[in-house]
Amino acid sequence: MAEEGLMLNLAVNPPVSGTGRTKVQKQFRASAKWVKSKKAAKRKLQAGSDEGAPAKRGPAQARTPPGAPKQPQPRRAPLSPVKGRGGADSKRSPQDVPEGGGQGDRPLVRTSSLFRNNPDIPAVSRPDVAQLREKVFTSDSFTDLELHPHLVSTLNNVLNVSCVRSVQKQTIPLLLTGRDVVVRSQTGSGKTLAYGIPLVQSLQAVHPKIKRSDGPLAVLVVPTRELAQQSFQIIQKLLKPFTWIVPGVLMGGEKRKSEKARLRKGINILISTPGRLVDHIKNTESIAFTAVRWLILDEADRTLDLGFEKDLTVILNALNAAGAQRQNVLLSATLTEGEPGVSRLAGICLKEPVTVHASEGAAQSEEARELTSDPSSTGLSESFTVPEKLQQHMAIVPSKLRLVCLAAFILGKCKGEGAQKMIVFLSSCEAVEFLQSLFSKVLCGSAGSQGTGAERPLMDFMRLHGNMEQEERTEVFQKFSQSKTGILLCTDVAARGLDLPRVTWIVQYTPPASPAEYVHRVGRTARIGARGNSLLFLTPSETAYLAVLANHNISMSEMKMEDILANLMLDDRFAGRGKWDKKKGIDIFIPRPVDRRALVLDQAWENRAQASAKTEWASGSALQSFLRAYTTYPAGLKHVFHIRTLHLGHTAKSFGLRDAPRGLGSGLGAGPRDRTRKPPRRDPSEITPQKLSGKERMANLLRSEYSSGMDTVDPKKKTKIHKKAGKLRLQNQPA
Ligand SMILES: Nc1ncnc2c1ncn2[C@@H]1O[C@H](COP(=O)(O)OP(=O)(O)OP(=O)(O)O)[C@@H](O)[C@H]1O
Repeated sequence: MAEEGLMLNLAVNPPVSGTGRTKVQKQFRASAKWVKSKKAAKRKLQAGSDEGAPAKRGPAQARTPPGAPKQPQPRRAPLSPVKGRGGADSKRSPQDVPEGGGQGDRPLVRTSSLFRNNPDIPAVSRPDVAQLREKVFTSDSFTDLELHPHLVSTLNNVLNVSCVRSVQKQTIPLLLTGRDVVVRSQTGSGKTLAYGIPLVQSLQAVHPKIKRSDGPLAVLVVPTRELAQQSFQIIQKLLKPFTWIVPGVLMGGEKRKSEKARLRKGINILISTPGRLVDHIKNTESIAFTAVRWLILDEADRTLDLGFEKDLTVILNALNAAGAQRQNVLLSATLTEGEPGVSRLAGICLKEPVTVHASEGAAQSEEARELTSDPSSTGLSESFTVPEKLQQHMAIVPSKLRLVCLAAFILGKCKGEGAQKMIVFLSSCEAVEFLQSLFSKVLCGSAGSQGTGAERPLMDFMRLHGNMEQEERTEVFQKFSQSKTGILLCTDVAARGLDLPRVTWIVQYTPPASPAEYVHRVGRTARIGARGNSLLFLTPSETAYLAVLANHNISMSEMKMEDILANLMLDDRFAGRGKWDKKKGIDIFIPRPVDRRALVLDQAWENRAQASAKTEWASGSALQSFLRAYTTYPAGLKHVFHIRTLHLGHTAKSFGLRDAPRGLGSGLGAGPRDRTRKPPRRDPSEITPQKLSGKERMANLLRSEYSSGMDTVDPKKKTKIHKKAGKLRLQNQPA
């Protein structure tokens, strides 16, 4: 790529006719007081008249007669990115530029360094990894399992399932014998019914019949509100013929008072998020666990994770104090023996557990394994299984180009391949808010678009994260779940357990904090034998993550950045207009049309970010929360994701900011090219509420994402916007 092509002059000003140029020059030559005329030209330029428009630096201008007063040079784009804010057009609204590149608008000359000074993209070869496979289907019928006939007909007619899945075939008989079971099988393989069917079968058989006033006989703990709702709906369906058994859900965001009332009336199968259950254990007198016979921890490794471990201890203590004999079930696609929480819990609360591990080639093969020697040993390997029909991809993209690449990818899929149902994972609530607003405005051209309806692809950007009001969260979850198309931008709140039908693509714009989370995120597609695709974005300095994933038997093919960017050619709204060389038929500054389109989009981000104080704050806040989340990668991944390897300026660009806001970088460490500098004086903890370790910061982040919703402080009030002298200040605000 020619360097001049990289030095963009995004000339979207209308072409100046020959006569116009001559007129301008004559005007200047005729004037003895050229300074005056310079001012006049400037005024005209600002007024946007053709006459006063900046002429191209043509030969006529270069040939200034000797002795003549120096002619005013037309306004020209500087060759380096404009530092700071407040250019002539910096406050233009986002719709002024992107669609159609702003042709016909007042003159606009911009520069961009999008393609300059990026790190080289390393060549990576696909690791030679034997992907584990898991048998999902069987031809067995539910009638073979000696279930209540009404339960079988409910499965067939209400849930529309007739054949038993492999994990169900192994788990249901074990649970019906009263054993404690640890279940690990791949995402979307049917684990919910694997515990739901034996639970309902055993409770409907209790004599005398269960009454509401008996209180909870089963407690099901799941990590997120959406999963709690989903599990509740499935249990509710299974209970259709057994109306005397009452299920109930407790989760953050609901009214505590009404939950208390429901608890008082009686709930027999209690489904809850850990935080909310703990709140009720502490504050609701009517909650009693004396009758509990089942404890089910779905997504057990997450429930045992940092943010929830204390909550789970409170729950276990409350259940143990009640003293009832209990059957315990742990389930997840990524339970491993290496997970400290899992083996601790297995040691404390499981009695002679049996492990169901469905991976072919895994140590336990397909058969359930009885664990007699060491009760804390679950025999679960570190190798993960992903669905067979999942096509996994990764793209190595330098920080500066990430945002434009994500947009190009989405445009390519939605415009080039038709309707898509896509989930994009991001690392913070603020980033979700920022991208949803930016993409809805710029890519959908929802306001002031110059594109025709036909040009606009069908794209509906939705958002889901832990800082949203519960009502809206539920609405979005249901809308996305039922829709055939749409793009859900979300945090890891949607990574686990959610059964969202027909998802075609999973995009991990920010890499997950562990290989296990990778498995759960990609597991939102290719469920129960369907096809699906995933794309993981990495920067050149993060490619070591591929080896980490390979250690867990995960490998993927590369999608080249150029191929992703090429998708921009599908959308003429971002064609822009450069400085055209008629003879050569090329743009003299940006020979490659795709680069010009990337730059038009990049410009649109910047304009959007600078459109108002609110959008500027939103971009800065998204950047800040991204950086904060970056510091929370666990110690074992610091060689891949370390805040010091991030180039702040480049990262800022991926949030539509021309420069990193002041005060942001000093505490975060220098970029790779700044290593020669002295270490920063300020402590990294300056960007966090207190001096916290990475582990604690991660716990905070998780807690905020999965909060019980019973916090006394209004989450909106937690976010204070301090704007002083136009500078962004760091906030003590949870991600
Ligand atoms: N026997 C069955 N026959 C047909 N479909 C089934 C059967 N069992 C479950 N399913 C369907 O498979 C899908 C995935 O099931 P489920 O959500 O329980 O998976 P999971 O293993 O819990 O996944 P994750 O690990 O992501 O939580 C659901 O839509 C469910 O209705």
